[in-house]
Amino acid sequence: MNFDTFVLAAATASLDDEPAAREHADAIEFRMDLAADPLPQLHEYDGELPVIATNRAEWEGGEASEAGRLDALAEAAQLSSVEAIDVELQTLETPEGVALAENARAADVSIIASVHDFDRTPSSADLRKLLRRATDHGDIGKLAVTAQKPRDVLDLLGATQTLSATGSTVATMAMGEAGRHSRAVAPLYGSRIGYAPVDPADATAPGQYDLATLRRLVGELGSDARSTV
Ligand SMILES: O=C1C[C@@](O)(C(=O)O)C[C@@H](O)[C@@H]1O
Repeated sequence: MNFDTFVLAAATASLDDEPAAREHADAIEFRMDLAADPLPQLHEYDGELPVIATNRAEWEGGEASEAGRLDALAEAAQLSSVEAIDVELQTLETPEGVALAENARAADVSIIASVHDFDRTPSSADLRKLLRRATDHGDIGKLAVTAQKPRDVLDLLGATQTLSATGSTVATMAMGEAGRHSRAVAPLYGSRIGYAPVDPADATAPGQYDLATLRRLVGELGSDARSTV
């Protein structure tokens, strides 16, 4: 998967959502850690949208325990429908994470190196450092933080703009109510992935818009490749 232009991912625990996501999404983010029978679902998948496979660790806000977590992601990366895998930066800084990324890349699968902070927004300097570390390990570096106040969103957008202006490929979003609007505007500052559930009841993070709404907002603001075609 290439992140030269903005990718809107429909985040879901069920690949049965794919037909409903097709109209608005560019990809499906399959949250293996939230899914029942994730590998059988992936093997049976015959949808049109490419899949980003995520198997989020418990220690990074997901539900996957460590046993078999990376093996499942490695198996997912061998499937032709899977075009990217999402791996926590902390994992990518271990030998197991390095091996997983190497094998995935050999199968032409992109690496999203991700960092989450479910409590707060780090300082501007730390946001930039985290994004740089993530882009060192991934084809795209992703940073999802929690905004408690408007200033937090400005800091995140500033880091996004700084990194993307120097040629780094990044994706950023501020979680929580105060950060919600960041999901619509971050693409204007260079963020290349947005996440949204098909149905708002199935949100995979605090403050997400539903898919149709995020597609419309990003399109209306003009940072969406789809709005120019
Ligand atoms: O890392 C992310 C970003 C996210 O947490 C969000 O805030 O939209 C949603 C997750 O499903 C995805 O893996």
